[in-house]
Amino acid sequence: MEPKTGLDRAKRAAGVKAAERYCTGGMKLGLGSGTTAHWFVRALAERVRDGLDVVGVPTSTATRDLALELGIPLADLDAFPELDLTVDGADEIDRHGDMIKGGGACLLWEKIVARASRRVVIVADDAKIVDRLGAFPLPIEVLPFGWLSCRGLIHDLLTSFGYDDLAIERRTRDGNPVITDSGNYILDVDLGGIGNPATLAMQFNQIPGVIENGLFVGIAHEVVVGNADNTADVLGLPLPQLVG
Ligand SMILES: O=C[C@H](O)[C@H](O)[C@H](O)COP(=O)(O)O
Repeated sequence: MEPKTGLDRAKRAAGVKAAERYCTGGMKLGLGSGTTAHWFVRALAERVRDGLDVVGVPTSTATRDLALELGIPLADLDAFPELDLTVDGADEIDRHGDMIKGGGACLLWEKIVARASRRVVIVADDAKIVDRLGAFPLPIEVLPFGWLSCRGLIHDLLTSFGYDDLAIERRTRDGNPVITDSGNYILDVDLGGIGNPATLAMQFNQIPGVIENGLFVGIAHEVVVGNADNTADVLGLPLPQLVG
């Protein structure tokens, strides 16, 4: 598969760089989800075909299917509860490495796999890097049972923090609720800007019915930013100001 646009080339460059730089024989690897992480999975598969001996733990059924098709050996997280490394994408990442994830509804498995990993590398194009999180609507995964009550409690929490937006249930083009890999719904919350991601993340998860939220705080260790000219830059945290 070849990238079609400059943005695709940037995403591929990030994925290729991460596969080349971080993956070594014997590793247990968390395989992220989304278009950028899938370029990493394709690049990793090439290295596996060349003899690299790794085992992948996918963060979504979509990534599992792609990795299976490409011949990457897979395992459940329960077979390897501690992983060496996870490479994943992000919807937004700030200079501290805090992120919004879940644009593809994969946040729950992604957060579990990332937390099980000794190192987390994020692959992204530079449009994902922001000064302040929150322009991208924050995905929250909720249990279908009583989800309207849960949405009301989310609204109350947001109001108490000075936000006034109601969470919107994510739907497919057919108008049906989006169902996650764990059988839950996604609510997208348009916050505009998030002042204290760590506090908000903890508060969301106190609400009955909230399974997980898309704020990933203190999880990333490094960021690989791809460019349209097929190069990629490896950036430690905090990210340099010039990127923001
Ligand atoms: O649920 C999806 C994941 O969090 C993705 O990693 C995130 O949405 C970024 O995806 P993409 O690389 O396609 O922008």
